[in-house]
Amino acid sequence: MLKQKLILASGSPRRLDLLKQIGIEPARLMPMDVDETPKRAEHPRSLARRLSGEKAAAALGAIKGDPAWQGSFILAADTVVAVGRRILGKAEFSEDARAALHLLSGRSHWVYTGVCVVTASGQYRQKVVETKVRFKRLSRKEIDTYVASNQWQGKAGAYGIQGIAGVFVQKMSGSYTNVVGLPLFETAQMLAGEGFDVMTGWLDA
Ligand SMILES: Cc1cn([C@H]2C[C@H](O)[C@@H](COP(=O)(O)OP(=O)(O)OP(=O)(O)O)O2)c(=O)[nH]c1=O
Repeated sequence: MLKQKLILASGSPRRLDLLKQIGIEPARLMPMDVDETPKRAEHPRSLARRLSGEKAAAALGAIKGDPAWQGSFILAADTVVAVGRRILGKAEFSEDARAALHLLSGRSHWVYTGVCVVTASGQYRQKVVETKVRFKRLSRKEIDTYVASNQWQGKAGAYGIQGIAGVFVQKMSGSYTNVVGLPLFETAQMLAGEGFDVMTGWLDA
């Protein structure tokens, strides 16, 4: 048995918190700056898969040749919010956030999180998890208050279910942690499938 090193290829504080919640303390955090622009007619699910893979590949490239990190696991994820096939990226300005919230109001949308694990032997494992979320109809006042809270900043779809926007959610089908940025059940399954004991951080070698 070896103590396993996990590199989290992410700068998302949510992803780190979720991992810590299940007892995984990454040995290293490597936020990877990849271009998140969707390709023409790219499905949101494909985008989440592609970007999580690109983040993991970028981290693998960055540690290549560094013996200290050889044989580490790499974990990356990407969360995409979409109304139908329309992708709602991270809002840059409050006006973008307002427009996104208008679109989400009184409707269902999908949240896709792509998870990519690179195993100690350099194999890629990928999965996309989907959650359907229905927002209640939002009043102008609710949208104004939410936009003023700035909780939309840096979040796909311009909201964070773990904050005030939790009260907008009338119904949800699927994984909650998937919406926050890392589906814990599926991530633990992927790691366990590669011999990474999620409960102890030890690797069956
Ligand atoms: C929908 C939703 C998204 N989010 C967050 C999770 C992610 O941090 C972010 C989606 O953007 P991502 O591009 O997936 O991640 P990131 O840029 O924050 O971090 P990194 O690429 O370094 O891993 O939105 C919430 O925190 N709550 C929510 O309800």
